[in-house]
Amino acid sequence: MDNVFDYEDIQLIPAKSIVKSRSECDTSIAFGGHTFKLPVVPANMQTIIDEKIAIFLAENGYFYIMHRFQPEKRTVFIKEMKARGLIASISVGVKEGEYQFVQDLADQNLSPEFITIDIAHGHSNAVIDMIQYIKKRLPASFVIAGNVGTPEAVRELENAGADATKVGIGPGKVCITKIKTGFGTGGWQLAALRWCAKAASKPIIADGGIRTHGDIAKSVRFGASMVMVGSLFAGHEESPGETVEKDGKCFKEYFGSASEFQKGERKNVEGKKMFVEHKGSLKDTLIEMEQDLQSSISYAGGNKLDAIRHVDYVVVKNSIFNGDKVY
Ligand SMILES: NC(=O)C1=CN([C@@H]2O[C@H](COP(=O)(O)OP(=O)(O)OC[C@H]3O[C@@H](n4cnc5c(N)ncnc54)[C@H](OP(=O)(O)O)[C@@H]3O)[C@@H](O)[C@H]2O)C=CC1
Ligand SMILES: Nc1nc2c(ncn2[C@@H]2O[C@H](COP(=O)(O)O)[C@@H](O)[C@H]2O)c(=O)[nH]1
Repeated sequence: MDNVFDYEDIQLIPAKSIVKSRSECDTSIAFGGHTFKLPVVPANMQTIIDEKIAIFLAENGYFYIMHRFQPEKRTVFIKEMKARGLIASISVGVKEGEYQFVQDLADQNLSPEFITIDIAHGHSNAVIDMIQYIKKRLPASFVIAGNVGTPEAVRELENAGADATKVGIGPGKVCITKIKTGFGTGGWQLAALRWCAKAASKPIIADGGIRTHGDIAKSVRFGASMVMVGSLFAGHEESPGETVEKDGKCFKEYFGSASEFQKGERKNVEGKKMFVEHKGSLKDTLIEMEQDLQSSISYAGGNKLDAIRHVDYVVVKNSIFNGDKVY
């Protein structure tokens, strides 16, 4: 694998605009048999999404994936979403109890529209077995499997029956996998996405490393159908967790799903905790994201998201703006 690069190393090249206003540009995406307003999904992490946010997102046409860290609440959650006529989208792991959970859903004829298998190292027989188990018992559910970082992994999970794969090992803001293990796509996530997308025959979710709204457009350019975003969604009024005040400023916690704060113990820790400055309402961020993506589409010379997929780009190593802060 040569020519590696990451989000801050790439700039997309503008093409002649065909719209009179950016508001004409359509950011929607068809994914898993449904159409969503944005090709963006908040990370399935406990400090990013809860039931209330899931309902808000589903009611307003956004994709969501509920996390798996309160397993006992999942069946009630699915029932509640279905009772409201909303999409049910949950996560599972691969440990013993998860098989019984899937069987219980099948026994109750309770099929979530989306099931995400959420594991650090998704290129494994554990994930392949779970894909096959779900597909047999809940064939109507759209199965997302991850996380992976190679074309071989994408192909293997697709062949096992996954309907989409999630790419990104270690590029996350609260991720310490690279430091702790020496492995992953941290630092070259965008190149890894391109590598994987070329091998994929089904949709790909780019997961981790998104630091600006422009990175969403870059992910789409390099093959993502959907982009999973953690830190940019952390710290909102609606975000789960306490608001803490420090030196007159408000912050919210954002911790990794493999951190000791999530696990409750210091074993196989691959995540950390940080405090994110309070950002206002999630609704406003989603609107800004949509406007920025509309602008991206207009720079791509089109009026639909697909226009971005074909634009030229340049590699600008060590670019002036280096990624972490917009303001
Ligand atoms: N995207 C990313 O870069 C990463 C994301 N995470 C997130 O953290 C959460 C916890 O993940 P995870 O630890 O997988 O979940 P679990 O704790 O549920 O572990 C899943 C299973 O996979 C095994 N396992 C875990 N890591 C490996 C590995 N490297 N090789 C082989 N087997 C492994 C575990 O066994 P055992 O524990 O005994 O090894 C366990 O049986 C998830 O939400 C995940 O998405 C975590 C790290 C990286
Ligand atoms: N290596 C780890 N990765 C983690 C952990 N918890 C979550 N994640 C991944 O990060 C992304 C979000 O990335 P961001 O850059 O948008 O903040 C998330 O979707 C997971 O894939 C963890 O503890 N360790």
